[in-house]
Amino acid sequence: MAGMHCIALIAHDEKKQDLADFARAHERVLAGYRIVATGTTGARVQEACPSLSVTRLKSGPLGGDQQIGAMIATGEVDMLIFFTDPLTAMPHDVDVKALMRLATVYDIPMALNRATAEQLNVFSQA
Ligand SMILES: O=C(CO)COP(=O)(O)O
Repeated sequence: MAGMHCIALIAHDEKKQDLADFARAHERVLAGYRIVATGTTGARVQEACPSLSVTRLKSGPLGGDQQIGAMIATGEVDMLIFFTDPLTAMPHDVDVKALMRLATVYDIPMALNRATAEQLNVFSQA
């Protein structure tokens, strides 16, 4: 996709396996982008996809969501893949909401589950 350079990957704990599976399935596509991730998610993705170079930020509850939000605001992140857990209360829920808000403000593609991520054209083309 034109103008796409950097994809942010994040998953809540109950969804980290889903995201690791997604990343493995699309490792060759992801290799064409700069990949940034929150701390624990980044470790899981790096482990699942040794060929990728994953930039790991802070863990979500320690500010990682806000770091990615800031990168959206400065134009450094062009797409957000964020597999959220809607069944668990999070101490940093306000940070999660703030990140989703900025992705909407800056009108970047944002997939909150795997079904949506698979529909994004960068991932749906063979
Ligand atoms: O909490 C998160 C997003 O809200 C993700 O953080 P981790 O990847 O460090 O678990």
